Amino acid sequence: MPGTAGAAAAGDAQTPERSSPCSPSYDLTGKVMLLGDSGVGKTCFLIQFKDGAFLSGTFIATVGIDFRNKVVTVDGARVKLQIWDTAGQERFRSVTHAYYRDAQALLLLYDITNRSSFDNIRAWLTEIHEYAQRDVVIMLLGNKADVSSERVIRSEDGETLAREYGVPFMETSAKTGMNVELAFLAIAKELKYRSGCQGAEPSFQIRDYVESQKKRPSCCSLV
Ligand SMILES: Nc1nc2c(ncn2[C@@H]2O[C@H](COP(=O)(O)OP(=O)(O)OP(=O)(O)O)[C@@H](O)[C@H]2O)c(=O)[nH]1
Repeated sequence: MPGTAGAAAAGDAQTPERSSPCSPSYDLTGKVMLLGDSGVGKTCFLIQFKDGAFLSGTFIATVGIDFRNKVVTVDGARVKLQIWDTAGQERFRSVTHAYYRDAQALLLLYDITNRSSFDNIRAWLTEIHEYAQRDVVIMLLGNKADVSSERVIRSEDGETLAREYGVPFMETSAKTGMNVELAFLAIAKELKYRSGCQGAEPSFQIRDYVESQKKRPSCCSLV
């Protein structure tokens, strides 16, 4: 989905708000950024979450940055996620760096069929540590898990890298929707826990939550 360099483009036709925990119209708002190499599926991941649809066909690289809002309900609280879809192409990095510091959570994607997108994750994490808030929530996602015939990165390799950096990990598919909702719900739960808003679980651990939900049969709804 093409956006506009340095500006909030299509989005929801409104100016994104600064995050303010426990605001009146929502119990909580949080800013989430999608990061990763060009072509790993960030835009498709966001569209799948927002609209339940998959954009197939010609790949149109994002220009600059774009955003969408979606409200999710976790543990009885409405959490408004303001989700920023960044351009993976190198030439837009200086634009996207400016947005890192306001993000509460980062979803960092690689493509399980593309080795360089996985190899570049360390460089992405270095950038994150340079530009983002120190306590930003990070989740590593191995996308395009539906294309098993072209897999070049084993799931264990993703697990190992995530463990090294102490971040939750799962494989996802923006095409089938596998684990897409789970990724955002886990982030929403973590943001709620951190906000101290009423009703948050007293000792929520995002890595434990992701591991427990990954093991659940796909028939059963997320909790
Ligand atoms: N099979 C499959 N294809 C996917 C998946 N996610 C994305 N794609 C395809 O991968 C290509 C790139 O997807 P995008 O979502 O545009 O990638 P991006 O990361 O936003 O790319 P940039 O905007 O350049 O940063 C498109 O042709 C998509 O149809 C997935 O989970 N499975």
